[in-house]
Amino acid sequence: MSDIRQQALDYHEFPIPGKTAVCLTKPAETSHDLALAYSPGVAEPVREIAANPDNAYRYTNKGNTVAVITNGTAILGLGNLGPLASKPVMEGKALLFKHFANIDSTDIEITHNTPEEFINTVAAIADTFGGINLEDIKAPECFVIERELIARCKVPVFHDDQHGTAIVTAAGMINALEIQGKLISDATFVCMGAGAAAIACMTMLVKCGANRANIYMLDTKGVIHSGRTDLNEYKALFANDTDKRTLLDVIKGADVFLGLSGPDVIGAEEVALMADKPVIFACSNPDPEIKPALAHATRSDLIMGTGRSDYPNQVNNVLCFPFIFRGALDVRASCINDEMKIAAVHAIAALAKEPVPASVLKAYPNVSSLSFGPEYVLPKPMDPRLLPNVARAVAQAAIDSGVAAIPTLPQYAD
Ligand SMILES: NC(=O)C1=CN([C@@H]2O[C@H](COP(=O)(O)OP(=O)(O)OC[C@H]3O[C@@H](n4cnc5c(N)ncnc54)[C@H](OP(=O)(O)O)[C@@H]3O)[C@@H](O)[C@H]2O)C=CC1
Ligand SMILES: CC(=O)C(=O)O
Ligand SMILES: [Mg+2]
Repeated sequence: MSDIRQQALDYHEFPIPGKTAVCLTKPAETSHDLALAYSPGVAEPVREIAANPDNAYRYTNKGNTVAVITNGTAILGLGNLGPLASKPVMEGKALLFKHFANIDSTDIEITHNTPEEFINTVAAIADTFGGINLEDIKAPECFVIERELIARCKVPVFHDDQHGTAIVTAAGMINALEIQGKLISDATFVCMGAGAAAIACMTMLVKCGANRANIYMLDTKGVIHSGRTDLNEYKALFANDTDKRTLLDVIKGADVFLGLSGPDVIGAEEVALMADKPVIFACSNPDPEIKPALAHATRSDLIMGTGRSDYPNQVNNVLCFPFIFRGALDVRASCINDEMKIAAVHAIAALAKEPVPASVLKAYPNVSSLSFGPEYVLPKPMDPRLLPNVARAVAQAAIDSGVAAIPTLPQYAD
């Protein structure tokens, strides 16, 4: 077993299995404490909530709780390994919610037969929580699941693999293209993968100025083009009117390779064919579409990012989901709309241009300095400014776009 494999297994097993637990926020030492926490005292908030459901935010943990919900059909880039196998990833998301944004989170792994069963299950429990974070649900089912749940739930529903990934990718791409001296409107994109993350990322990049005609998306059958008859409605949105069919065809002269597919799908031969000063975000987890060492050995003018914590430029939705939910919960937003997502893109991108605090460098013992440039296009997840900067921008966007029940910004400690 490799060192990291055994370390990871030990980390998850000891001293107690798993990564999260429940803690109490009120005393439960005396009979008086119990008379308040349980019978008879608990009847009072029950009556208040029955009279006005908004009182759940006042008397329960609802307002600071997000459910991380999956069916395990697209666990990272590992594929459909089922609900139970996805639990370590979902507990991991809960750890990140708590550590980075002090949001209490519970993971829920659902076994189901049809999308309707999944939707009905989540809709039936959604009111327990302040928000629903859908995770690792494969395309195309994820699109209808999210759409239906947004329509049926009173709390924000957000498919992290779509929108969290899209927000972080767009922030990193805007910065990387700026460093490479390229305009997003002129850049040619090759997107490997046409699932949840890929469709959402390219949709967001179009909203940020990318030209749809300059996008080549590929799935396991090759280039998505207008002559294909096997495309679902989501892939069809990116069907390019082209006679190019393979990665080799489309990578020639491309400015960007965005990988949201699986491991080792692009090699040195293709990287060498890209335009001068290319950007490669190989975001598949845990194994990227190309190893950074191979890409860097092929050419020296590229900007390279991966989804992982152990390379420069971590393009990963961890930079978004804790903070976008923080902002949404703080103003009790009814949804997470486009205005809030775009605000998050710009807040994350802007932070990469600020000097980096010493506390961030301390978390990366092998890195001596960090400043805006090819090896630092995005802030690090440990950056304590992500919380105030992103949450504030998101909360303000929620207020401005009329979806916030609380119309005032909270005080965020800078
Ligand atoms: N860094 C980050 O923050 C994130 C990274 N990701 C990564 O993105 C990847 C996809 O996740 P997600 O969108 O949720 O999953 P989906 O199951 O929704 O989509 C997977 C897509 O990848 C395509 N694909 C898989 N293998 C290959 C291959 N060898 N060549 C070409 N296309 C391939 C599939 O093609 P087809 O349609 O033909 O089946 C499908 O379109 C995963 O590796 C995941 O780790 C996802 C979210 C966040
Ligand atoms: C990071 C993440 O959510 C994924 O790879 O699925
Ligand atoms: Mg995921």
